[in-house]
Amino acid sequence: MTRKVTGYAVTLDINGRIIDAGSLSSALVRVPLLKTELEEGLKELDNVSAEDPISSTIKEPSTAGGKLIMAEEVEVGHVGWKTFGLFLRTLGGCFPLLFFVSFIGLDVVSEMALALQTWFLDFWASQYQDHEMADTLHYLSRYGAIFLVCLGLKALGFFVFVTSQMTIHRLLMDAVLYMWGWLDTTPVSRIIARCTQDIGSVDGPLTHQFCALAQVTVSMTINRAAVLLFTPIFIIPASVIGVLGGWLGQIFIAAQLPVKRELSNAKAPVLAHVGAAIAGTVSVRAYGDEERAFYDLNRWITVRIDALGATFSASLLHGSFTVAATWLLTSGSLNMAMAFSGIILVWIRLINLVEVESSSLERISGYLEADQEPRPTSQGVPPAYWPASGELRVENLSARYSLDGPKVLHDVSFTVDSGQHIGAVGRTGSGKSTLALSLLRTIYTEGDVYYDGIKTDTLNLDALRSNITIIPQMPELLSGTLRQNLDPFEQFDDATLNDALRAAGAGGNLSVGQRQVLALARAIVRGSKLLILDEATSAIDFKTDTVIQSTLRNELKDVTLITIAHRLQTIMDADKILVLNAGHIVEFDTPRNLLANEDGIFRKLVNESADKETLYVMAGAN
Ligand SMILES: Nc1ncnc2c1ncn2[C@@H]1O[C@H](COP(=O)(O)OP(=O)(O)OP(=O)(O)O)[C@@H](O)[C@H]1O
Repeated sequence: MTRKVTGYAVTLDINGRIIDAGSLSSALVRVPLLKTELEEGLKELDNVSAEDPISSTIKEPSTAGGKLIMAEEVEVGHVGWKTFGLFLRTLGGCFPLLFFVSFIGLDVVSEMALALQTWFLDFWASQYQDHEMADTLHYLSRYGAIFLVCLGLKALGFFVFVTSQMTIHRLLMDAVLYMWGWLDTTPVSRIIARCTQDIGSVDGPLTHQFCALAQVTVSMTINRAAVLLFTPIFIIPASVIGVLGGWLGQIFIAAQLPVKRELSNAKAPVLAHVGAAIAGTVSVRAYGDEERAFYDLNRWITVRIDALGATFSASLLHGSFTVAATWLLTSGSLNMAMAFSGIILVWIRLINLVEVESSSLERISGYLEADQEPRPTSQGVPPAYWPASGELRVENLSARYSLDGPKVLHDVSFTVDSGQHIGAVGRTGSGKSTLALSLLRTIYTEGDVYYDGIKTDTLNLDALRSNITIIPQMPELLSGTLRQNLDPFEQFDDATLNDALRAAGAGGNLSVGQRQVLALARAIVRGSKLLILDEATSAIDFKTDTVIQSTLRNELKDVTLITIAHRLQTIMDADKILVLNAGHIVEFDTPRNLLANEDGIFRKLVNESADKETLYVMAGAN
């Protein structure tokens, strides 16, 4: 069968440098080894799709509407009081009441001092009518003193405001770290947007505008209320201006708030682009294309951000207040009316701006209300001796990835003695990794798991998870030294770390196999009683894998080891093999007994393997 080969091929030499790049067809001519590999690969693919009924029946995982990533939610209508209450509650840190009393109190006193200053000026002027030679220095020094008191009080109020500790960011970080079962459906860029752009809006514009609003409210109440008291006729223009301003404000909010909400949502993909570019730094360097990539990225972001910013700025009725104010000011004749109309419009405008910026609060409070993992409690702290052994008892364990999702594990029960080595096998999608995640309680589970005699759902999650070590297929490394990666909390000495590296077979930027070796060393250093290897040596060559497996058995004698592996040789000398099929345990016995079962799934898997004879020998069954 002939196939048309399309695409772009990059060939690396043994040092990881690019030796050839171009169309795949021309690469196949230039690099003969590639042609052989491709032909073999295509042949295997043909065989697999013809033989394996499972792979042809695998369906896309379904979530609501068949979508894995849901569109980001956008609120409609006004920002609710509940949301704004979150801002008010967190504004004063641990002492919100004290904060409001001191901030508003200082502002009230400083406004009174300002009124006193005006009165004093009037009083000073009147002295020249009564006495021809009033003592200027005397009045000037008193006037200056009142001014300084005013200034001091205003400054103190502002100081209280800016030093008040906002706790929203801490609540948000907590919520993000504890949120349950959502990382699969939430792009990281959305989380970054809430933790940077939305927190930035709350810390910056919202806080400043709220501060200005509070001050204008106090000033308007104290000064203008006095004017109204003495000249009640001003109530008429004040009411007209207030109603007109409020009406314009409603139109402004109706246009501005959705724009701000869409703008916030639209930034997440921009951040995702930045994230992708950071992740692809190695490729960018390999092509020697840093400068172009930097320029392109800058252009990409600048054009989009500018376009969004321009849309935001050009949104409707931005200048309506100014127009209204000008009209009123030109038509009015009295100074007082002018000042009064001005301050009312400023006040309404500030209320609108606070509401627009509060849309960021909405997005933050959405995360605060999401389903979260249980927080640690004093009852959940395990006794100091726990875990003394790696004994594991699982009773009717079921698991699902979301509350409304299907069960992926169904009433699984098994017991593992301390120090036993269990190999978990099964077809792709049978639930092996899900079982590992259920033991760590990172997904929704029902049923009971006892680890060294204690039911794990009675334990704090941090206690449970710090006593189980899992190495996934693609281990995460921290940026930093090898030592920091092995021992992030600096608990062990060099000798222990060296021993662990040697035991793991270890001999910047590591290959997947090298990462796995390092993660194994990290797991050995941690010394948990329960170690789960989820395809943890899949990228390590077979010879090294064999050495690692035998070292693990010798080094970790009293550690319960659950090894999930597709490569059957990795688990063939395990004490027991657990076979999963569609979320059910279908077999659980020693490899030898399982191979003796003519109709067994495990036996079928072994018989399908190319190294069938070796596997039978390893299991001691012939
Ligand atoms: N994050 C997820 N959200 C929803 N369903 C999931 C998720 N991860 C896995 N599943 C589903 O759970 C089932 C079991 O998957 P799991 O990853 O446990 O299989 P596995 O046996 O480990 O497969 P593999 O050998 O390919 O790693 C599959 O049907 C899969 O579609």
